Amino acid sequence: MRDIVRILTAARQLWPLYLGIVLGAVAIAATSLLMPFVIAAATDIVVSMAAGGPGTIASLMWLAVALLGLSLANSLISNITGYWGDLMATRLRRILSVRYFHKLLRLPQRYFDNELTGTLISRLNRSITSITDFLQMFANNFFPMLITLFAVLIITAFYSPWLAVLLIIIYPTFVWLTALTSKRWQVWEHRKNDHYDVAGGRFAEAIAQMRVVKSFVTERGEVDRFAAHYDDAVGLTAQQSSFWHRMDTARRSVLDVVFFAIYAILFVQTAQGAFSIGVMVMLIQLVNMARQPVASMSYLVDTTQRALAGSAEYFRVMGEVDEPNNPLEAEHISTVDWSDADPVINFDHVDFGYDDGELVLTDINLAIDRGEKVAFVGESGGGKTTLVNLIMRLYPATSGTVSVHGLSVADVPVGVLRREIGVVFQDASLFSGTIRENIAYGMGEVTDEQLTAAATRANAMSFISRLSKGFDTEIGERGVKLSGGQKQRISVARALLKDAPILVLDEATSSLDTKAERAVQAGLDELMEGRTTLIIAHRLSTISSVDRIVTLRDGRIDEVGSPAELATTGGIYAELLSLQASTRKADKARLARFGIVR
Ligand SMILES: Nc1ncnc2c1ncn2[C@@H]1O[C@H](COP(=O)(O)OP(=O)(O)OP(=O)(O)O)[C@@H](O)[C@H]1O
Repeated sequence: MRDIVRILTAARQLWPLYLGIVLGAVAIAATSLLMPFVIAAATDIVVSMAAGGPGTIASLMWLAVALLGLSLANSLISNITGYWGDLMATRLRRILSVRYFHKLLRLPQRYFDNELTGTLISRLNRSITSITDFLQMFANNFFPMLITLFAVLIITAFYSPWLAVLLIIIYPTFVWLTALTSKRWQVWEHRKNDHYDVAGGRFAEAIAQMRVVKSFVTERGEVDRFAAHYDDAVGLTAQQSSFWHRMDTARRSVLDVVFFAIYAILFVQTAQGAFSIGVMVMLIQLVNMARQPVASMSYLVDTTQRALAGSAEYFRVMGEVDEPNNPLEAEHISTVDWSDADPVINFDHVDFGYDDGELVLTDINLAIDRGEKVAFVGESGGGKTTLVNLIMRLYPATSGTVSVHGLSVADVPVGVLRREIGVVFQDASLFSGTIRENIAYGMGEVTDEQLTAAATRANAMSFISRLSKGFDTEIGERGVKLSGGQKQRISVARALLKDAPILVLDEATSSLDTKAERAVQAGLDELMEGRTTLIIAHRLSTISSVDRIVTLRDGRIDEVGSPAELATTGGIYAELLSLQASTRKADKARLARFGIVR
């Protein structure tokens, strides 16, 4: 329950709605409670008139009008409160969803390595839906019922303390019995949710990689795997629900016995003259009003349990540790005291391993000066990408220091650091939307002149100008409507517009044919002009003109030198050069191990 209170306090700006709903609930309860009194008065008049006693039709009509007035007021207030309840729930949904997204954007890359996108989405939806459903139910039904119940107890106690005692005993007993069953219910619920999360995660992955699914003809496997999770959830639900409903039948039977005693007391005491018929009718109505919440208790407990499970999940994500100095937290810091001196990038005795596991990089020492173009060559999985990840501080070094412009990357807000670095990823990594939006991604307002200039320099203008909608062409999810080379040129234009002094190229041309490669390479040459550039090499031809090549072996720097120097040392680069011309299968395989294409 603490988590629900935390959620309500977290969304404390909604207090006018909370207050309105509480006041509405009091008014709904008051109008409901007055009705049995009016009916009691009318019953007594009718009974009296039937026996030839005092009473007039006019007074009965006035009581009927009073009932009409109370009903109309009740409907009106219920609907106004219902409207506030809906408003509260959607505004709460907005607050919780935005905070969740805000939180995810603040988390380190590490977190996302261990979670599936679909799982994150499924968890967000479930936890927030369960919380808002609960509060909506609480506002619209449960809260007015709670107030009614409380008033019924007081009124009943006034007429018959025994009835009130019985009513008072029922509720805590019922809630206690329900809570006992709820523990086991929760265990099943968590197991079910795990299945939904895994299924949701895979669902999103399969949809995002539909081409792979289609090309490997794995549709049947994917749908079967998806269905299997839902089958498991159905199996778990069968056990969970059967247990719950067996317990509920037992609980309700106990309740029926208690209500049997209540009705018996009422009938007998009325017959013995303790109450008038009117009061008996009133008390029956009040007792029935008190019974209603118990009847819907299963639903209430069910919704509450889901909300508790949902809010626990929500706060588990909210409790994850943020990436230090992340852009959303350190937005106010837009610049730091960068040094103009060389080196621009420096690795000083850097070790790094993912997940506290084996070191991927060991004792890396490397200084890169302004304007230098440095290519990294090494076996696939040898740590080239990891090296540039450390510069962008996507991961913290295990030991040693990585510095950019003279400052340790650990001390610079990551947003400021990453603005200094332009990246062209191996897969172009575009978003759905227009070409314009993609080139201007992260740049705010961009004029057509700036767009055209960037696209022209990236060698992308030739194909953009042929499109009927030009920059406003929609490119589909991750740019599926463009060719590989076109996507790369858009991503080069995006990096050009960002105009960062340091550039990382996860050699983008590796998957392209020669013509497309040439088109992209022309853009890349423009992009590299005047920038300190790190190239994760996949083609020997493109790195023959760099200033230095760094080769990696077993997570350590093996050699550093100009292409001409390394061509003669007999090291990795020299070996790869010699293999390049070979047509032997073994040599081709060796090149592939280094991620080199020809
Ligand atoms: N996010 C991660 N979590 C755990 N291990 C990782 C992660 N990313 C990479 N690794 C591991 O770190 C090692 C280095 O990977 P890295 O991606 O840096 O290699 P690379 O040289 O860039 O390879 P390639 O040329 O094939 O892209 C590999 O053994 C890889 O399995």
